Amino acid sequence: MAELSTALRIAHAAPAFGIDGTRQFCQRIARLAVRSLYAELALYPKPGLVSLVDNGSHQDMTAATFVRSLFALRRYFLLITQAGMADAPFHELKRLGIDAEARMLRATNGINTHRGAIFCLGLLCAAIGRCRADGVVLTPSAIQAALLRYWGRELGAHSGDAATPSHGTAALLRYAASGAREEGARGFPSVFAVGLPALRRTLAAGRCARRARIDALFALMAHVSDTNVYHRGGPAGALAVRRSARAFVARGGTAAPDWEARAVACHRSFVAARLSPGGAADLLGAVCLVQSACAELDLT
Ligand SMILES: CC(C)(COP(=O)(O)OP(=O)(O)OC[C@H]1O[C@@H](n2cnc3c(N)ncnc32)[C@H](O)[C@@H]1O)[C@@H](O)C(=O)NCCC(=O)NCCS
Ligand SMILES: Nc1ncnc2c1ncn2[C@@H]1O[C@H](COP(=O)(O)OP(=O)(O)OP(=O)(O)O)[C@@H](O)[C@H]1O
Repeated sequence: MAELSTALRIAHAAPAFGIDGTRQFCQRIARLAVRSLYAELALYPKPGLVSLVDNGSHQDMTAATFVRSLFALRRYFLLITQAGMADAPFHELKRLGIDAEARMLRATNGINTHRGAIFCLGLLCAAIGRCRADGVVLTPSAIQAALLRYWGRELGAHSGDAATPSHGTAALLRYAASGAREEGARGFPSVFAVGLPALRRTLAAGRCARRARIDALFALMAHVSDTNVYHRGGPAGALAVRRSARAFVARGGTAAPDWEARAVACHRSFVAARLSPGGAADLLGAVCLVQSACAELDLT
């Protein structure tokens, strides 16, 4: 019933495309979201993070846990793109996010693999759906503007709601580490002003997608206030992550001839310290989504 009313709202919101065209569009965005998260998982070397090569600093999850979680999230990305297209109010997006978290936890036996990604990529899918309904050419700034225009006020209130106990809210209260909620409230500036430009600089210099993702990840690690890092390593861990990432970037990132050895050394040192920049990893997934959606989709 809820799905029928969403379908009718979509037909009303994007009449030029018809129900079939809009469903195809939303399916395509959902596929890009899953692919982007898989690209993040498959990337190596990623300091302290789970990849297809090893589990990094994590004992309770493997790449297989992430893949199971990704399968469980396919429908969520479709539904939230459709909801965005239909100009759904924030509480509807939130309900979809909460349901998706529950599905993720069922698929992983209670392990948190994609909480940040459900939030960040979900909202970006909704904003991309909104751009489509408005007939706006899909660019990074159009996506960010749609997110803030349609759901910015509620996102601001969401960031102020530290009542739900979580590692993120504990890091906020203890260390004033801002984390995912603040990122969302500001329209994910780390995605649009840090990760995406780093990815594009490397691609423009003629280097491959793998290197571009590594450069984007290190740029994000150097910049974000990552509550995963605060939770595991406190302020000293957060400083260590930022310093290592800045040193990698300062030597030219993947333009340096020894970049891979440096990234592997960084990975080993993070594993020894049990550090894991999960927030930066989530944001890298978001960067990949924005890049692929803007590059592959023609809204005309
Ligand atoms: C806002 C969320 C991410 C909760 O964040 P909170 O900081 O309270 O919790 P928690 O520590 O459990 O999760 C943080 C997640 O964000 C990621 N993260 C950490 N730091 C950052 C950062 N700086 N930027 C982006 N993501 C980050 C982590 O990898 C982790 O997955 C979200 O899970 C949430 O609100 N869930 C309830 C459902 C909902 O309201 N959804 C909103 C619409 S989709
Ligand atoms: N490749 C990845 N490897 C590890 N974490 C990742 C990866 N990609 C994204 N993440 C993010 O990192 C978070 C997992 O971190 P972590 O296990 O430290 O969190 P936690 O479950 O909140 O805490 P803990 O396991 O320490 O009790 C996930 O929510 C996910 O959003």
